[in-house]
Amino acid sequence: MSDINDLRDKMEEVTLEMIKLLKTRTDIAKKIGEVKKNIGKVVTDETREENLRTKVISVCQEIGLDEKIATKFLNFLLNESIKVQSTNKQTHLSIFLKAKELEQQGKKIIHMEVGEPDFLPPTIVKDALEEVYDKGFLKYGQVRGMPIFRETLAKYVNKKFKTSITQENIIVSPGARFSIFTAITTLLNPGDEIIVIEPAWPAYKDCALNSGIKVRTINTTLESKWEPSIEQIQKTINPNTKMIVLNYPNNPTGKILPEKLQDEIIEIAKKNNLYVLSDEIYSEYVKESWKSILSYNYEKGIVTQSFSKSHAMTGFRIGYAIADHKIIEKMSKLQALCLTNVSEPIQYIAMKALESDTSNNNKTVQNRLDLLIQKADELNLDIIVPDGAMYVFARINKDGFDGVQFANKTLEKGLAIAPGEGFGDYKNFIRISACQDEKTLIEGMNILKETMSEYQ
Ligand SMILES: O=C(O)C(=O)C[C@]1(C(=O)O)C=C[C@@H](O)C=C1
Repeated sequence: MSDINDLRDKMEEVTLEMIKLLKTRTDIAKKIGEVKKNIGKVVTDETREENLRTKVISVCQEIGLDEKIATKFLNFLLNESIKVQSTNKQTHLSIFLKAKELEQQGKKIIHMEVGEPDFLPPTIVKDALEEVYDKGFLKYGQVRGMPIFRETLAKYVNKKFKTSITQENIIVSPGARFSIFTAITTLLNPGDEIIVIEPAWPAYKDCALNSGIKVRTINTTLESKWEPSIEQIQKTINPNTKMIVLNYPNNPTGKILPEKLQDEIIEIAKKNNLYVLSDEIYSEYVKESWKSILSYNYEKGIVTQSFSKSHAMTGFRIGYAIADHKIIEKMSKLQALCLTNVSEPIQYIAMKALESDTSNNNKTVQNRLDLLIQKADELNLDIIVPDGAMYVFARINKDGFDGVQFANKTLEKGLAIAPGEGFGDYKNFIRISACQDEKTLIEGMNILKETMSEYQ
């Protein structure tokens, strides 16, 4: 008995020592965070992390500790640092919220920061809004979505992508974002790693961080046409890696990967038994060909879709995920916990929206992108011509340029744009969205030009 008490005393001592060390480490992280802010450095430093990881593994070998556990523990520590350093991050969303506040005060703002189509949902949606009451889709329902809606979605997807999915492969969610959240949170465990190719929509990282999952960032550049190299991906994978996120057509770059590269990435994922979370919400907005991850028929693939962009139904908050039924099962458990089910009337309306022809939306956005490309060229901005989506991700070649500062300056002049920093280590970039009519876009680009002239 006294043996166990002695051991427990020692255990307690070690635990409390570790807690004190955690406090010391977090305080240092805060200080490093301040320095980074002052010198304009982004929070995550992959090289530094790799350095630490190598040292941790080497110590494990010396002392005989399981490397996998030690690196998971390191991931926990790194995430704690990232959390304390990540306060006040300025993204397209924070600019959008500021813009909304200015509008409340009566200021006119041109919204080129957000990916919200200015056109209306299909007119069939209006009729559906009226008829849903009598149709009786008004009650609590199945967590994964109404069977009739999932059945319709399965048919829609099968026709579009030549797949053979059933309603068992679908979960309806309040926007694609929620499916991304449930997929990351239920399929991965704290300490696991997820690969995110940047520039990227910030929610992938934020969802992972929120669930104690370590994000491994792969940085791509305009010079490499926003393509990750196979070597970069292979170098990042270790026994803790569980998922890779793909998002093509990409937000913010509009990039679609060359088919061969995409095939190779899927091969690597299969070899390493990784989940592939493919956010395909811009699939309706493509210039030429594009290959869905569904076409690989990979049992660890999860595709997220939404009505926000395809049907201009942002305010309805409705999307869905397609995956193996076992994955859907896991996601639905968390969904049940969080929200019972997605509003039945909204599901009915979305189901009706599927009957409409929305191909004109793509033409509209592509024409606007052509205009933005031409304007970007006139202003000497560096861009890669987007293959799809609804944005131009542009580098502004001015001394001391800072996208956050710039976005705040244009906002004062009535133009909201998204700073590149929200999408990763891209301080000298901005994202310009093509979600306004051509006259408004020209007006916006004129404000951009005027603000640029204030720089050397
Ligand atoms: O060295 C840094 O730059 C830190 O912010 C510290 C730290 C860490 O916790 O060790 C945190 C995040 C970085 O990605 C790398 C390392």
